[in-house]
Amino acid sequence: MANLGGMGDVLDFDEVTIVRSGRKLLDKVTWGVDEGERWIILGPNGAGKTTMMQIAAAQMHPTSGVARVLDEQLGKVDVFELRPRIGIASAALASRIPNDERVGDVVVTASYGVVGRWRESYDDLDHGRAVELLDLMGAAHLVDRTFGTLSEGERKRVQIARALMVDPELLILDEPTAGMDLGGREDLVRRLGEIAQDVYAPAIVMVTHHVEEIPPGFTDVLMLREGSVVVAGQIDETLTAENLGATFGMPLVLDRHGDRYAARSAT
Ligand SMILES: Nc1ncnc2c1ncn2[C@@H]1O[C@H](COP(=O)(O)OP(=O)(O)OP(=O)(O)O)[C@@H](O)[C@H]1O
Repeated sequence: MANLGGMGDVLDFDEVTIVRSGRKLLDKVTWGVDEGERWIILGPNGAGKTTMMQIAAAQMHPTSGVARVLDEQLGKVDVFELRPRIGIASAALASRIPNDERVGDVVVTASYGVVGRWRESYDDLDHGRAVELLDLMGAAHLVDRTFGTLSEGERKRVQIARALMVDPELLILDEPTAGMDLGGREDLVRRLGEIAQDVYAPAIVMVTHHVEEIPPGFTDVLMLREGSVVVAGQIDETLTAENLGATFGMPLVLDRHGDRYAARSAT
């Protein structure tokens, strides 16, 4: 059920802790995402970013604390009903796509898990939509290729088209620009910026290591270090050299050029 006139919380983490092999991968993470927000998750290798996204995608339950996803509490909801409402692009999911699958089918099959859709003309409509989404990501020319023949950057674009195929209420992008050359990265950052600035787009959470990859139109940032939130809030106030330095454990200089950022060591 859509939440009409309610709080509209997309994600609501209350002291979420994940313990594996006696280690706290996440330690009392408290965080909220509302409709219309576009979040960046920044943090060094091993900080727990992907673990956070697995909870947000209803793929993992907290060891302790409460996680609500699209107004449903994990542990009390059928995750098989919840997952189709979430679009996710991640390296873990990409590795499960068969190499010999046609790109158009990679995108279209995302919708097969969605129940309750109008079945008539289902195939034609969905194939048309898949091509539109590939075009939105600059990958329409790849529609008849097999996934295994694509470059790293091309695979990322196809995965994002696939994540959008279910018309999700939450879009999760885990390092979407990793492995891309400069031109490819800039093109994808621009396209993600266009999605971020579309008022009809879902709430978005994007994980990255680099402030250079923050697309225009993103509203908020959460910085994570060793499983704990360093700081979270609106980008304009929160994305500072000081907060970045505390997150990455070194003095940093942060430059802003319009709606793009760049960081480097201060020493
Ligand atoms: N099942 C597990 N048992 C023990 N440790 C684990 C397990 N799964 C993940 N980890 C560890 O948890 C930490 C957080 O992992 P996670 O993948 O969430 O980090 P990340 O911030 O996404 O890192 P990266 O930027 O390198 O992708 C890492 O140190 C990882 O080795």
